[in-house]
Amino acid sequence: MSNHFRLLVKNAKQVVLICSNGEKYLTSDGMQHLSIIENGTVGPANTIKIQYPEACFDKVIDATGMCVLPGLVDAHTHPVWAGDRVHEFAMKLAGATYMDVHRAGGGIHFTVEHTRAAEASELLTSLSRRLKRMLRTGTTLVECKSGYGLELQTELKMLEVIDMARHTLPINISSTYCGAHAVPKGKTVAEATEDILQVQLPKLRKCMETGALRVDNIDVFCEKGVFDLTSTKSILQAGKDMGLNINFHGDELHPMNSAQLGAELEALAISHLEEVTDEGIAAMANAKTAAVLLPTTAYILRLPQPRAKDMLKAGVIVALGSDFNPNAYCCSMPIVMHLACVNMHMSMSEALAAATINAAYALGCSSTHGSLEINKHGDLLILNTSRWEHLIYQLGGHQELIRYVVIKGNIIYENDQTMDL
Ligand SMILES: N=CN[C@@H](CCC(=O)O)C(=O)O
Ligand SMILES: [Zn+2]
Repeated sequence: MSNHFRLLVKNAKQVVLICSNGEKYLTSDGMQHLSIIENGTVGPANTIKIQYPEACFDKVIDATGMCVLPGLVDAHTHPVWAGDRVHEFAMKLAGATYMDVHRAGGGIHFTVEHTRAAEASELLTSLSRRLKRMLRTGTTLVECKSGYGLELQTELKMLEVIDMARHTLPINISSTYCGAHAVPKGKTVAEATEDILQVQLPKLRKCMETGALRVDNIDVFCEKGVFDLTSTKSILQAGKDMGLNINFHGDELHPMNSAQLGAELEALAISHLEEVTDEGIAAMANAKTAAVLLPTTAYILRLPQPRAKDMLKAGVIVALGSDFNPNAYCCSMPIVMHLACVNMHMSMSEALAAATINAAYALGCSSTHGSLEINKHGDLLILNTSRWEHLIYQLGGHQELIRYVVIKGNIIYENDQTMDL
């Protein structure tokens, strides 16, 4: 065994492992009792000293008085786009609903127009800035969707930009094709579905086969007035046949039986679920389909909150995402966890499990990410505070609390402005 390691973090007040038996996800009670080592060195300090007396490390962090956590996982974002929608925020504050804005040609359509017109280089610059911002808030693995092209050329441009970011930035990325994010102007649902099945997916398959593109998941916005259940099913099934994980938007504004459909298709995850039914919850628990809950959406759009407690009680694998997009401009998983606790009544332990191991499960990555366990990536956060709960409790306080962000044992972000107030 090699004696040379990248990083030693020693003397931490708390090391939050999340789990320690190779669990792929946590449910119900498991989310209440996270695995935590007090006074540790990613393993109790004395044990490590005895086990590795000769080891040498490129870098040693003395974490006295600090907490170590796995890097956060953001299971749902739309970070590639041009043209912000601050004007629509004002409309919504004045009473317009999400669908009012969408039907009036704004919302996703506004972003599609600007994203189609943007150069790939411009999209990469703004994406990189957003991903770096996420990193500074503790996210080390993030799902990134296409979906502001709605035609082959722009969807590919977005996926290529995501791939470029994957190769140039340290943050881990799970990439999602979301060509069915809206029905493009001038097309019917049937025409849009046909274009995806006959034009976009076959080209995507070729790009994936030649290694020109890596795509991990397929997504559809299954919603009244967007993609109905039948078209959603055919698109998701076609994606699954190409080897993509199913991970889609469902039951957000209307009960669509998306949860039941996802369970039937063995989807890895379904996002939103503000309008999920009891039958949908039971089907997801049974199929081990993760529920990716997005507290920022319900907060900004003043929607009913997703029924996190009912899902947890039923044994659903509950995960969290920021839903970063021009409608919900939030990059911060600590803020997302805070909203999940206050608005969705989750405990802090449940929120942290949902933003680590379960979010990693929703992306098919929980054997490498989402907990501090042997043989995982070594993505972690070090907080300048003696109890990990401060990351959730101090609303918007993560800038002051996160001292280091580490990916694969390399320090990616170091913040000497931290203070434990
Ligand atoms: N609901 C659909 N998609 C996004 C919003 C995208 C947008 O408005 O640009 C969501 O997850 O909230
Ligand atoms: Zn979304």
